[in-house]
Amino acid sequence: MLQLTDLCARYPEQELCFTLSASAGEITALIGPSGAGKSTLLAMVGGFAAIDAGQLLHEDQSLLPLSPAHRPITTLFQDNNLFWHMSVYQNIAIGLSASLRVTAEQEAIIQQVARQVDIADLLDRKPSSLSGGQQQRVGLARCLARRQPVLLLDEPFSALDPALRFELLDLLRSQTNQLQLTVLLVTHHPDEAARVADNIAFIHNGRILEQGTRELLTAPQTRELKAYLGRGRNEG
Ligand SMILES: Nc1ncnc2c1ncn2[C@@H]1O[C@H](COP(=O)(O)OP(=O)(O)OP(=O)(O)O)[C@@H](O)[C@H]1O
Repeated sequence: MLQLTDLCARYPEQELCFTLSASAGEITALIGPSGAGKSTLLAMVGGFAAIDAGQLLHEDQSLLPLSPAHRPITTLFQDNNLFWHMSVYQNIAIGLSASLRVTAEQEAIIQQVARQVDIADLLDRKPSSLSGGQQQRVGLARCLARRQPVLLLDEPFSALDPALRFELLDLLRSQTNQLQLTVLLVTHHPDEAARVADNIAFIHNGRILEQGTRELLTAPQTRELKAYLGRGRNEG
């Protein structure tokens, strides 16, 4: 279980504070308007944003004293951080070993993950020769190979067309179940949340204003979520 309790970051313009629980095997989608604080929430969990107050626990251990590299977390961004001069294989291996020297066990993990995300026949290629969807598969493979229990995703598939987005989301869903990952997924697309999320948190002005199951999208309670979803006053 990943637990944020009044986890706050104070900036001159805005204070952001979040209380949220996420379980293994679950995808929690973070939705909300631009500037609401979705990416900052991920940065606070990942250790890339200073924390001013509150608690952050994973399996009852505080993550706050740990540097990003020592947290049980891996992050995938929209621009996947692939190295263009390296092969796909090396791009996955670098998630496990900065020197690219991998153990036999790590080698087996790389091969297994490559099969799972369907890039086993691309391992010798350079990312520049791959499609956007294939590149995001490589980024996801690198994250999965690290075998960290918490996966943070910041709009990872937004640049892809809808069919590809859904294909990769379905892959994320199956890997989340199989590896019992705890996933926080930032998305600008409520339809992505509707497709894969177990829980949805609607973030507004640095706070979680509503959270719940996918029903949140069909029966929004607050004026702000209704406005975000484009529901007119007469549509409920
Ligand atoms: N390093 C920082 N310095 C100052 N303010 C910051 C910093 N990081 C975040 N903020 C504040 O947090 C707010 C939320 O930003 P954030 O990028 O998390 O929003 P977002 O919901 O991810 O937006 P978008 O959907 O556009 O990516 C910003 O508007 C800003 O006020």
